Amino acid sequence: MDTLNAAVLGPGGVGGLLAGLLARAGHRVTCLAGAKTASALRSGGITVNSRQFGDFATNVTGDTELRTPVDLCVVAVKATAFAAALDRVPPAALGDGLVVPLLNGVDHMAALRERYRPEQVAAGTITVESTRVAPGLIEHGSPFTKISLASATAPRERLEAVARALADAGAETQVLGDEASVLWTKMAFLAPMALLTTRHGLPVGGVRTGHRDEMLALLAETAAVARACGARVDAGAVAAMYDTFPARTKSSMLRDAEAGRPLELDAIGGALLRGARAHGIPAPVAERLVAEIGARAGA
Ligand SMILES: NC(=O)C1=CN([C@@H]2O[C@H](COP(=O)(O)OP(=O)(O)OC[C@H]3O[C@@H](n4cnc5c(N)ncnc54)[C@H](OP(=O)(O)O)[C@@H]3O)[C@@H](O)[C@H]2O)C=CC1
Ligand SMILES: CC(C)(CO)C(=O)C(=O)O
Repeated sequence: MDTLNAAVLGPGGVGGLLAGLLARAGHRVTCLAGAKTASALRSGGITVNSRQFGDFATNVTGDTELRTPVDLCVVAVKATAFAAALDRVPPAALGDGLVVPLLNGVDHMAALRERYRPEQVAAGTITVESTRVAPGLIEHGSPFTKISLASATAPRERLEAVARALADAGAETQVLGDEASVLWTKMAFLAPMALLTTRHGLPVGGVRTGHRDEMLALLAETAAVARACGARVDAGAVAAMYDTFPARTKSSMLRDAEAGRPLELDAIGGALLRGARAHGIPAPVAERLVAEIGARAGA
């Protein structure tokens, strides 16, 4: 396996875990973040405490901006910071690097293809629970790390090379043929988990036992929207996925709500409702939850 020159924009729960895994596997990793985080990573590297991989520490480079071309640029900022964060990756500095966003939601794809050449942009999703405790300190709580990649515009062999590197580093990675399916399959189970855990202030275990009827009704809506948007999902399979998460798993939206940070409500719930409206699919449970969470968050 060739050594990759990789950048990770947003070395938080997701980005920090991947930066740590790639660096541990011998790849050169530059983490792009604000000045304080970049400096902490330059001096202290990344420490990962992981239920799946054990505990390990790695050295990475930290910077506030990409300055030289890379093979791969993982984008792992929150949707709420996405537009500002992209300033740290000027198209000219990126060179021919493949851009792989792992944000939840779907709307970021168009923005990436406007800023970078479409043939260097892929869609990606990650299923994992990982939290940034402090700059460079990552708590990885799920016993799995699963990535799916697809691209309507980038050559498949580039995605396969990146998938091999990620898989060798420890993240189970698959390349699929259909970008809409990758993004909307994740949306089908993520949106209910994010909306229900945040609305009820409960981890996934509390939602799947205490709010099961509401969960199943919402899953039926999101699966219908996801299917209309191009994913091949069924609500029963998505419900079964919920049981694979440890009961104490919190969605990243719930963690943001608990910490008083801005929510990815528009990128997740908003995108879901836009998809429902575009295809004429009723989504009353999703409508209500988005409104209730928005009212609480003052959105
Ligand atoms: N956490 C999880 O388990 C999962 C998250 N996701 C999705 O992944 C994406 C990332 O989430 P997550 O890792 O939880 O987010 P975090 O909040 O943990 O990390 C975000 C990172 O982005 C950095 N950042 C913020 N603003 C900027 C900026 N302007 N320029 C550069 N870096 C910036 C932060 O740096 P700083 O240290 O400076 O604040 C932080 O390191 C989201 O879309 C989320 O929905 C998907 C699956 C699971
Ligand atoms: C639900 C989960 C943990 C699954 O990956 C997620 O994507 C998130 O909370 O952002």
